[in-house]
Amino acid sequence: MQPQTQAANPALADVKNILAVASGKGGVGKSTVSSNLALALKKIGQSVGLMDADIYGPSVPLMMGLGSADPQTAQFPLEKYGLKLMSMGFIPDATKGVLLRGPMVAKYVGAFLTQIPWGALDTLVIDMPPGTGDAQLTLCQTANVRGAIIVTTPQDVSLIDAVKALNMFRQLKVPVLGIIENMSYFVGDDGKRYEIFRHGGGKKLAEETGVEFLGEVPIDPRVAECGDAGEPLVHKYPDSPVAKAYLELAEKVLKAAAKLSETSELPAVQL
Ligand SMILES: Nc1ncnc2c1ncn2[C@@H]1O[C@H](COP(=O)(O)OP(=O)(O)OP(=O)(O)O)[C@@H](O)[C@H]1O
Repeated sequence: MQPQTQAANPALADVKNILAVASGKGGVGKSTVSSNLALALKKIGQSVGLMDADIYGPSVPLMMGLGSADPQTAQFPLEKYGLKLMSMGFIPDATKGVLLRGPMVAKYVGAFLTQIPWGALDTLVIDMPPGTGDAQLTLCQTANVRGAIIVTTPQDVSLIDAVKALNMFRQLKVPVLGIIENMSYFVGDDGKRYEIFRHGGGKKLAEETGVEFLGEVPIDPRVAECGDAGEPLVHKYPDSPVAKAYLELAEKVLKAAAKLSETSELPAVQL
């Protein structure tokens, strides 16, 4: 299958930038980063959509405080906090107790990209499923992804999988805009910085792989609290240090996207 141009796909014809947020490893905060980054981009003036491509384990409905919608009456994409949103979790009973084969997952991802009227958007953030498989391939073949953002935590176990994700995008000729290190450190009540999961892994990985280090997001219990309560931290606590970190990330991501780094030309890396 040849990659479609956005113009050839009416659903994405007016979407300027598609950014894929990926991790390789599950549980590093990819969906949290996708949601808060989308809100931070909105805060700095962009019109933004967020597509949850995690068909098996959609997180966006919980994080955005939305349940399933009646497909007969609902207008997809749904809207909340000024974002356009689509997720498998909005479709009633779609994944409950169902074993989905790879081609079905790819079919849903393809449908989200070609049948959901996204309208005019500056940026569509795609929360990629963990791993490197069918869904990721379909996504990069169906949409012109402007760039990928890799989320990692500082530990080796996460960094190794981040390299796999990075290599996958390079093989698919999708430029990697940069690496975000999530859960980098924790600031205690004593004001001291505690590096719970080691120090500087994301930055070192960025240096070794020749991609930009976009920044770090600290651990803050309110991140998880807000995610579970359906109101992401950037919306609920806009003046918090974590929200400020996301605003800086959003600016950097836009600059990197505008610069269109040449990283897709680099060879795959071995670590
Ligand atoms: N910076 C942070 N500080 C505190 N908690 C965080 C932070 N980032 C993420 N979390 C929490 O970590 C958990 C995992 O995050 P999330 O679901 O976003 O990960 P994920 O990589 O998308 O996982 P999966 O791929 O399995 O869906 C969530 O409970 C989330 O609230």
